Amino acid sequence: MSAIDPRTVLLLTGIMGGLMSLVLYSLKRNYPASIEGLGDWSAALLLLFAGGLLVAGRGKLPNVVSISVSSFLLWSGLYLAYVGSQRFFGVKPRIAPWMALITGLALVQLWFSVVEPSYHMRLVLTTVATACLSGVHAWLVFRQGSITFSRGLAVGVLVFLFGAQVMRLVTSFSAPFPLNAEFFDTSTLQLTYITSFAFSVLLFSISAVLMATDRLRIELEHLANHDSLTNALTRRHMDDACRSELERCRRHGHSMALLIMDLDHFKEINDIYGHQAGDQALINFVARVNALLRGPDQLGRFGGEEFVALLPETSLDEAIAVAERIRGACTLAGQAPACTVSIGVTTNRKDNDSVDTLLARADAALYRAKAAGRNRVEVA
Ligand SMILES: Nc1nc2c(ncn2[C@@H]2O[C@H](COP(=O)(O)OP(=O)(O)OP(=O)(O)O)[C@@H](O)[C@H]2O)c(=O)[nH]1
Repeated sequence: MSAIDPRTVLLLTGIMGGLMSLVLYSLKRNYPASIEGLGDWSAALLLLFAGGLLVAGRGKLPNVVSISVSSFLLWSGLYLAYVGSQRFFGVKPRIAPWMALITGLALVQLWFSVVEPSYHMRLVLTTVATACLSGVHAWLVFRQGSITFSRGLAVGVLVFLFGAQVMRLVTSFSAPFPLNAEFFDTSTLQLTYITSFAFSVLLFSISAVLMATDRLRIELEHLANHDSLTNALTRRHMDDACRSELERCRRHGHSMALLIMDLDHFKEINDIYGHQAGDQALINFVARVNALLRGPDQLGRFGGEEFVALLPETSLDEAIAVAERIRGACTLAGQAPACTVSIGVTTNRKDNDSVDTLLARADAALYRAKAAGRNRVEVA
Protein backbone atom coordinates (compact mmCIF):
# COMPACT_ATOMS: atom_id res chain seq x y z
CA MET A 1 0.00 0.00 0.00
CA SER A 2 1.21 3.47 -0.78
CA ALA A 3 0.42 6.74 0.97
CA ILE A 4 0.38 8.58 -2.38
CA ASP A 5 -2.85 8.54 -4.32
CA PRO A 6 -2.20 8.04 -8.08
CA ARG A 7 -5.24 10.23 -8.88
CA THR A 8 -3.67 13.11 -6.94
CA VAL A 9 -0.40 12.65 -8.85
CA LEU A 10 -2.30 12.70 -12.16
CA LEU A 11 -4.34 15.74 -11.18
CA LEU A 12 -1.41 17.83 -9.92
CA THR A 13 0.92 17.04 -12.83
CA GLY A 14 -2.04 17.54 -15.19
CA ILE A 15 -2.67 21.03 -13.80
CA MET A 16 1.04 21.88 -14.10
CA GLY A 17 1.00 20.48 -17.67
CA GLY A 18 -2.00 22.72 -18.41
CA LEU A 19 -0.08 25.73 -17.14
CA MET A 20 2.94 24.76 -19.27
CA SER A 21 0.57 24.55 -22.23
CA LEU A 22 -0.35 28.20 -21.58
CA VAL A 23 3.35 29.11 -21.39
CA LEU A 24 4.03 27.40 -24.74
CA TYR A 25 0.99 29.08 -26.28
CA SER A 26 2.20 32.51 -25.17
CA LEU A 27 5.65 31.70 -26.63
CA LYS A 28 3.95 30.77 -29.91
CA ARG A 29 2.22 34.17 -29.96
CA ASN A 30 5.31 36.17 -29.08
CA TYR A 31 8.21 34.32 -30.69
CA PRO A 32 9.02 34.71 -34.40
CA ALA A 33 6.97 32.50 -36.75
CA SER A 34 10.25 30.88 -37.86
CA ILE A 35 10.22 28.96 -34.54
CA GLU A 36 7.64 26.31 -35.41
CA GLY A 37 6.05 23.56 -33.33
CA LEU A 38 5.15 25.64 -30.26
CA GLY A 39 1.40 25.49 -31.03
CA ASP A 40 1.55 21.70 -31.44
CA TRP A 41 3.41 21.28 -28.16
CA SER A 42 0.89 23.52 -26.41
CA ALA A 43 -2.09 21.58 -27.87
CA ALA A 44 -0.37 18.26 -27.05
CA LEU A 45 -0.21 19.21 -23.38
CA LEU A 46 -3.91 20.08 -23.39
CA LEU A 47 -4.76 16.69 -24.92
CA LEU A 48 -2.56 14.95 -22.35
CA PHE A 49 -4.18 17.01 -19.58
CA ALA A 50 -7.67 16.08 -20.82
CA GLY A 51 -6.65 12.41 -21.21
CA GLY A 52 -5.18 12.41 -17.68
CA LEU A 53 -8.40 13.87 -16.24
CA LEU A 54 -10.49 11.14 -17.89
CA VAL A 55 -8.11 8.47 -16.57
CA ALA A 56 -8.45 9.97 -13.08
CA GLY A 57 -12.22 9.60 -13.49
CA ARG A 58 -11.90 5.79 -13.79
CA GLY A 59 -14.76 4.20 -11.84
CA LYS A 60 -16.78 7.41 -11.86
CA LEU A 61 -17.04 7.81 -15.64
CA PRO A 62 -18.25 5.14 -18.09
CA ASN A 63 -15.41 2.79 -19.07
CA VAL A 64 -15.66 3.81 -22.72
CA VAL A 65 -14.74 7.35 -21.68
CA SER A 66 -12.22 6.67 -18.92
CA ILE A 67 -10.46 3.88 -20.84
CA SER A 68 -10.89 4.25 -24.60
CA VAL A 69 -11.44 7.99 -25.05
CA SER A 70 -8.71 8.74 -22.50
CA SER A 71 -6.25 6.41 -24.33
CA PHE A 72 -7.08 8.08 -27.64
CA LEU A 73 -6.45 11.52 -26.10
CA LEU A 74 -3.21 10.44 -24.41
CA TRP A 75 -1.77 8.80 -27.55
CA SER A 76 -2.90 11.73 -29.71
CA GLY A 77 -1.25 14.08 -27.20
CA LEU A 78 2.01 12.12 -27.33
CA TYR A 79 1.84 12.07 -31.12
CA LEU A 80 1.11 15.81 -31.32
CA ALA A 81 4.15 16.46 -29.10
CA TYR A 82 6.16 14.48 -31.69
CA VAL A 83 4.61 16.55 -34.52
CA GLY A 84 5.63 19.69 -32.59
CA SER A 85 9.23 18.47 -32.47
CA GLN A 86 9.11 17.53 -36.17
CA ARG A 87 7.96 21.05 -37.08
CA PHE A 88 10.48 22.59 -34.65
CA PHE A 89 13.32 20.73 -36.37
CA GLY A 90 11.96 21.33 -39.88
CA VAL A 91 10.78 17.76 -40.56
CA LYS A 92 7.49 17.45 -42.46
CA PRO A 93 4.99 15.45 -40.36
CA ARG A 94 2.90 12.65 -41.93
CA ILE A 95 -0.21 13.02 -39.83
CA ALA A 96 -2.81 10.83 -41.65
CA PRO A 97 -1.13 7.38 -41.27
CA TRP A 98 -0.19 8.04 -37.65
CA MET A 99 -3.69 9.20 -36.69
CA ALA A 100 -5.18 6.17 -38.48
CA LEU A 101 -2.88 3.92 -36.43
CA ILE A 102 -3.76 5.67 -33.17
CA THR A 103 -7.50 5.45 -33.93
CA GLY A 104 -7.10 1.75 -34.74
CA LEU A 105 -5.27 1.14 -31.45
CA ALA A 106 -7.98 3.03 -29.54
CA LEU A 107 -10.63 0.78 -31.16
CA VAL A 108 -8.72 -2.36 -30.12
CA GLN A 109 -8.48 -0.81 -26.65
CA LEU A 110 -12.28 -0.37 -26.75
CA TRP A 111 -12.67 -4.05 -27.66
CA PHE A 112 -10.62 -5.10 -24.62
CA SER A 113 -12.57 -2.82 -22.31
CA VAL A 114 -16.16 -3.48 -23.49
CA VAL A 115 -16.43 -6.67 -25.58
CA GLU A 116 -13.74 -8.84 -24.03
CA PRO A 117 -12.54 -6.96 -20.93
CA SER A 118 -8.86 -7.61 -20.22
CA TYR A 119 -6.80 -5.22 -18.14
CA HIS A 120 -3.63 -7.05 -19.13
CA MET A 121 -4.26 -6.67 -22.88
CA ARG A 122 -5.09 -2.99 -22.39
CA LEU A 123 -1.87 -2.51 -20.46
CA VAL A 124 0.09 -4.24 -23.23
CA LEU A 125 -1.49 -1.96 -25.84
CA THR A 126 -0.89 1.19 -23.78
CA THR A 127 2.72 0.42 -22.95
CA VAL A 128 3.58 -0.61 -26.54
CA ALA A 129 1.91 2.50 -28.03
CA THR A 130 3.51 4.86 -25.50
CA ALA A 131 6.92 3.22 -25.86
CA CYS A 132 6.76 3.51 -29.68
CA LEU A 133 5.66 7.16 -29.58
CA SER A 134 8.31 8.15 -27.04
CA GLY A 135 10.99 6.04 -28.79
CA VAL A 136 10.56 7.63 -32.24
CA HIS A 137 10.30 11.04 -30.59
CA ALA A 138 13.56 10.52 -28.65
CA TRP A 139 15.31 9.38 -31.85
CA LEU A 140 14.08 12.46 -33.74
CA VAL A 141 15.38 14.89 -31.10
CA PHE A 142 18.63 12.94 -30.66
CA ARG A 143 19.65 13.06 -34.31
CA GLN A 144 19.45 16.89 -34.59
CA GLY A 145 23.20 17.58 -34.34
CA SER A 146 25.21 18.26 -31.21
CA ILE A 147 23.36 17.85 -27.93
CA THR A 148 22.56 21.00 -25.92
CA PHE A 149 21.20 20.98 -22.37
CA SER A 150 17.60 21.51 -23.53
CA ARG A 151 17.75 18.78 -26.20
CA GLY A 152 19.62 16.49 -23.82
CA LEU A 153 16.83 16.95 -21.29
CA ALA A 154 14.17 16.20 -23.93
CA VAL A 155 16.00 13.08 -25.12
CA GLY A 156 16.64 11.94 -21.53
CA VAL A 157 12.98 12.34 -20.57
CA LEU A 158 11.73 10.54 -23.68
CA VAL A 159 14.21 7.67 -23.25
CA PHE A 160 13.17 7.41 -19.60
CA LEU A 161 9.50 7.27 -20.64
CA PHE A 162 10.34 4.62 -23.24
CA GLY A 163 12.27 2.59 -20.63
CA ALA A 164 9.48 2.87 -18.06
CA GLN A 165 6.95 1.52 -20.58
CA VAL A 166 9.19 -1.40 -21.55
CA MET A 167 9.76 -2.23 -17.86
CA ARG A 168 6.03 -2.12 -17.20
CA LEU A 169 5.37 -4.36 -20.19
CA VAL A 170 7.97 -6.90 -19.06
CA THR A 171 6.81 -6.92 -15.44
CA SER A 172 3.20 -7.37 -16.58
CA PHE A 173 4.25 -10.78 -17.98
CA SER A 174 6.62 -11.82 -15.22
CA ALA A 175 4.18 -10.94 -12.41
CA PRO A 176 0.70 -11.90 -13.65
CA PHE A 177 -2.22 -9.79 -12.50
CA PRO A 178 -4.89 -10.99 -10.15
CA LEU A 179 -8.14 -11.28 -12.11
CA ASN A 180 -9.62 -8.19 -10.50
CA ALA A 181 -6.53 -6.00 -11.09
CA GLU A 182 -7.33 -2.40 -11.99
CA PHE A 183 -5.51 0.67 -13.15
CA PHE A 184 -5.59 2.43 -9.80
CA ASP A 185 -4.18 -0.60 -8.12
CA THR A 186 -2.05 1.13 -5.46
CA SER A 187 0.95 -1.18 -5.75
CA THR A 188 4.31 0.59 -5.80
CA LEU A 189 4.87 -0.65 -9.35
CA GLN A 190 1.64 0.85 -10.63
CA LEU A 191 2.23 4.12 -8.77
CA THR A 192 5.77 4.34 -10.21
CA TYR A 193 4.37 3.71 -13.69
CA ILE A 194 1.72 6.43 -13.44
CA THR A 195 4.09 8.91 -11.77
CA SER A 196 6.87 8.33 -14.32
CA PHE A 197 4.43 9.04 -17.16
CA ALA A 198 3.03 12.19 -15.56
CA PHE A 199 6.44 13.63 -14.67
CA SER A 200 7.91 12.75 -18.06
CA VAL A 201 5.19 14.82 -19.74
CA LEU A 202 5.87 17.71 -17.41
CA LEU A 203 9.66 17.57 -17.87
CA PHE A 204 9.27 17.30 -21.64
CA SER A 205 7.21 20.50 -21.65
CA ILE A 206 9.99 22.24 -19.71
CA SER A 207 12.58 20.99 -22.23
CA ALA A 208 10.33 22.26 -25.07
CA VAL A 209 10.29 25.76 -23.53
CA LEU A 210 14.08 25.62 -23.13
CA MET A 211 14.58 24.41 -26.73
CA ALA A 212 12.42 27.26 -28.03
CA THR A 213 14.32 29.80 -25.91
CA ASP A 214 17.65 28.41 -27.18
CA ARG A 215 16.39 28.74 -30.76
CA LEU A 216 15.30 32.34 -30.13
CA ARG A 217 18.73 33.18 -28.69
CA ILE A 218 20.45 31.66 -31.74
CA GLU A 219 18.17 33.61 -34.12
CA LEU A 220 18.74 36.88 -32.25
CA GLU A 221 22.51 36.29 -32.20
CA HIS A 222 22.40 35.62 -35.93
CA LEU A 223 20.43 38.83 -36.52
CA ALA A 224 22.87 40.83 -34.39
CA ASN A 225 25.93 39.35 -36.10
CA HIS A 226 24.84 39.16 -39.75
CA ASP A 227 23.98 41.78 -42.32
CA SER A 228 20.38 41.17 -43.40
CA LEU A 229 21.03 41.79 -47.13
CA THR A 230 24.23 39.89 -47.81
CA ASN A 231 24.49 37.65 -44.72
CA ALA A 232 28.08 38.87 -44.26
CA LEU A 233 29.09 39.52 -40.64
CA THR A 234 28.27 42.88 -39.11
CA ARG A 235 30.84 45.53 -38.25
CA ARG A 236 30.16 45.00 -34.53
CA HIS A 237 30.97 41.29 -34.84
CA MET A 238 34.05 41.96 -37.01
CA ASP A 239 35.39 44.52 -34.51
CA ASP A 240 35.17 41.92 -31.73
CA ALA A 241 36.59 39.14 -33.94
CA CYS A 242 39.54 41.32 -35.10
CA ARG A 243 40.33 42.37 -31.53
CA SER A 244 40.37 38.82 -30.13
CA GLU A 245 42.29 37.47 -33.15
CA LEU A 246 44.91 40.22 -32.86
CA GLU A 247 45.29 39.45 -29.16
CA ARG A 248 45.71 35.72 -29.93
CA CYS A 249 48.26 36.39 -32.71
CA ARG A 250 50.22 38.69 -30.43
CA ARG A 251 50.41 36.00 -27.72
CA HIS A 252 51.59 33.33 -30.16
CA GLY A 253 53.73 35.56 -32.40
CA HIS A 254 51.55 34.80 -35.44
CA SER A 255 50.65 37.00 -38.37
CA MET A 256 47.08 37.99 -39.24
CA ALA A 257 45.90 39.89 -42.31
CA LEU A 258 43.11 42.36 -42.98
CA LEU A 259 41.67 43.06 -46.42
CA ILE A 260 39.46 46.09 -47.03
CA MET A 261 37.49 45.68 -50.24
CA ASP A 262 35.39 48.31 -51.97
CA LEU A 263 33.36 47.69 -55.15
CA ASP A 264 34.30 50.08 -57.94
CA HIS A 265 31.91 52.66 -59.34
CA PHE A 266 29.07 51.05 -57.49
CA LYS A 267 26.95 54.16 -57.77
CA GLU A 268 26.88 53.61 -61.54
CA ILE A 269 25.54 50.08 -61.06
CA ASN A 270 22.65 51.46 -59.06
CA ASP A 271 22.11 54.29 -61.54
CA ILE A 272 22.25 52.10 -64.66
CA TYR A 273 20.70 48.81 -63.50
CA GLY A 274 18.61 49.94 -60.51
CA HIS A 275 18.91 49.50 -56.77
CA GLN A 276 17.71 45.88 -56.79
CA ALA A 277 20.42 44.87 -59.24
CA GLY A 278 22.88 46.71 -56.98
CA ASP A 279 21.64 44.66 -54.02
CA GLN A 280 22.07 41.46 -56.03
CA ALA A 281 25.64 42.48 -56.98
CA LEU A 282 26.43 42.87 -53.26
CA ILE A 283 24.92 39.44 -52.49
CA ASN A 284 26.89 37.86 -55.37
CA PHE A 285 30.11 39.51 -54.20
CA VAL A 286 29.76 38.10 -50.65
CA ALA A 287 28.96 34.60 -51.97
CA ARG A 288 31.95 34.74 -54.31
CA VAL A 289 34.37 35.92 -51.61
CA ASN A 290 33.09 33.44 -49.02
CA ALA A 291 33.70 30.64 -51.53
CA LEU A 292 37.34 31.74 -51.78
CA LEU A 293 38.03 32.11 -48.05
CA ARG A 294 39.14 29.32 -45.70
CA GLY A 295 37.15 28.05 -42.69
CA PRO A 296 38.67 30.34 -40.02
CA ASP A 297 38.53 33.47 -42.24
CA GLN A 298 35.67 35.91 -41.63
CA LEU A 299 34.02 38.36 -44.00
CA GLY A 300 32.12 41.42 -42.74
CA ARG A 301 30.23 44.30 -44.32
CA PHE A 302 31.52 47.61 -42.98
CA GLY A 303 29.31 49.95 -44.96
CA GLY A 304 27.37 50.19 -48.25
CA GLU A 305 29.79 48.51 -50.69
CA GLU A 306 32.76 48.19 -48.37
CA PHE A 307 33.76 44.81 -46.90
CA VAL A 308 36.52 43.59 -44.58
CA ALA A 309 38.03 40.11 -44.53
CA LEU A 310 39.93 38.89 -41.47
CA LEU A 311 42.48 36.18 -42.31
CA PRO A 312 44.01 34.60 -39.18
CA GLU A 313 47.44 32.97 -39.34
CA THR A 314 48.14 34.57 -42.72
CA SER A 315 51.36 36.19 -43.94
CA LEU A 316 51.43 39.28 -46.15
CA ASP A 317 52.28 37.23 -49.26
CA GLU A 318 49.46 34.79 -48.63
CA ALA A 319 47.04 37.69 -48.02
CA ILE A 320 48.06 39.34 -51.30
CA ALA A 321 47.45 36.04 -53.10
CA VAL A 322 43.97 35.78 -51.55
CA ALA A 323 43.20 39.41 -52.47
CA GLU A 324 44.30 38.80 -56.07
CA ARG A 325 42.10 35.73 -56.25
CA ILE A 326 39.11 37.76 -55.04
CA ARG A 327 39.85 40.58 -57.49
CA GLY A 328 40.26 38.09 -60.35
CA ALA A 329 37.01 36.26 -59.47
CA CYS A 330 35.08 39.56 -59.52
CA THR A 331 36.62 40.65 -62.82
CA LEU A 332 35.76 37.32 -64.45
CA ALA A 333 32.28 37.10 -62.90
CA GLY A 334 29.75 36.21 -65.59
CA GLN A 335 26.65 37.60 -63.93
CA ALA A 336 25.43 41.10 -64.84
CA PRO A 337 25.91 43.68 -63.55
CA ALA A 338 29.69 43.18 -63.76
CA CYS A 339 31.58 44.98 -61.06
CA THR A 340 35.27 45.13 -60.16
CA VAL A 341 36.79 45.53 -56.72
CA SER A 342 39.70 47.45 -55.21
CA ILE A 343 41.46 45.93 -52.21
CA GLY A 344 43.79 47.26 -49.50
CA VAL A 345 45.86 44.63 -47.67
CA THR A 346 47.80 44.79 -44.43
CA THR A 347 49.12 42.50 -41.68
CA ASN A 348 50.07 43.04 -38.02
CA ARG A 349 53.71 43.94 -37.74
CA LYS A 350 54.47 45.63 -34.46
CA ASP A 351 53.47 44.56 -30.99
CA ASN A 352 51.54 47.78 -30.44
CA ASP A 353 49.48 47.47 -33.65
CA SER A 354 45.81 47.88 -32.73
CA VAL A 355 42.78 46.92 -34.82
CA ASP A 356 42.24 50.63 -35.56
CA THR A 357 45.86 50.97 -36.80
CA LEU A 358 45.46 47.92 -39.03
CA LEU A 359 42.14 49.21 -40.44
CA ALA A 360 43.66 52.65 -41.05
CA ARG A 361 46.63 51.08 -42.88
CA ALA A 362 44.43 48.84 -45.02
CA ASP A 363 42.16 51.82 -45.74
CA ALA A 364 45.16 53.88 -46.90
CA ALA A 365 46.16 51.04 -49.23
CA LEU A 366 42.58 50.88 -50.56
CA TYR A 367 42.65 54.62 -51.18
CA ARG A 368 45.83 54.15 -53.23
CA ALA A 369 44.21 51.33 -55.21
CA LYS A 370 41.27 53.60 -56.03
CA ALA A 371 43.55 56.50 -56.93
CA ALA A 372 45.66 54.25 -59.18
CA GLY A 373 42.70 53.39 -61.38
CA ARG A 374 40.67 50.79 -59.31
CA ASN A 375 40.42 47.01 -59.87
CA ARG A 376 43.76 46.69 -58.04
CA VAL A 377 45.31 45.25 -54.90
CA GLU A 378 47.56 47.60 -52.85
CA VAL A 379 49.56 46.78 -49.74
CA ALA A 380 50.38 48.88 -46.67
N1 LIG B 1 21.97 48.71 -54.11
C1 LIG B 1 22.60 49.11 -53.04
N2 LIG B 1 23.40 50.19 -53.12
C2 LIG B 1 24.04 50.59 -52.01
C3 LIG B 1 23.90 49.93 -50.80
N3 LIG B 1 24.67 50.58 -49.87
C4 LIG B 1 25.27 51.60 -50.52
N4 LIG B 1 24.91 51.62 -51.81
C5 LIG B 1 25.30 52.56 -52.87
O1 LIG B 1 26.67 52.42 -53.13
C6 LIG B 1 27.08 53.63 -53.78
C7 LIG B 1 28.46 53.99 -53.30
O2 LIG B 1 28.89 55.08 -54.07
P1 LIG B 1 30.25 55.79 -53.86
O3 LIG B 1 30.59 55.87 -52.39
O4 LIG B 1 30.19 57.09 -54.61
O5 LIG B 1 31.32 54.85 -54.48
P2 LIG B 1 31.46 54.18 -55.90
O6 LIG B 1 30.42 54.64 -56.86
O7 LIG B 1 31.55 52.70 -55.67
O8 LIG B 1 32.83 54.72 -56.38
P3 LIG B 1 34.26 54.23 -55.93
O9 LIG B 1 34.14 53.59 -54.61
O10 LIG B 1 35.07 55.50 -55.85
O11 LIG B 1 34.75 53.34 -56.99
C8 LIG B 1 26.03 54.69 -53.43
O12 LIG B 1 25.33 55.02 -54.60
C9 LIG B 1 25.12 53.99 -52.44
O13 LIG B 1 23.76 54.39 -52.60
C10 LIG B 1 23.04 48.81 -50.72
O14 LIG B 1 22.85 48.16 -49.70
N5 LIG B 1 22.41 48.44 -51.87
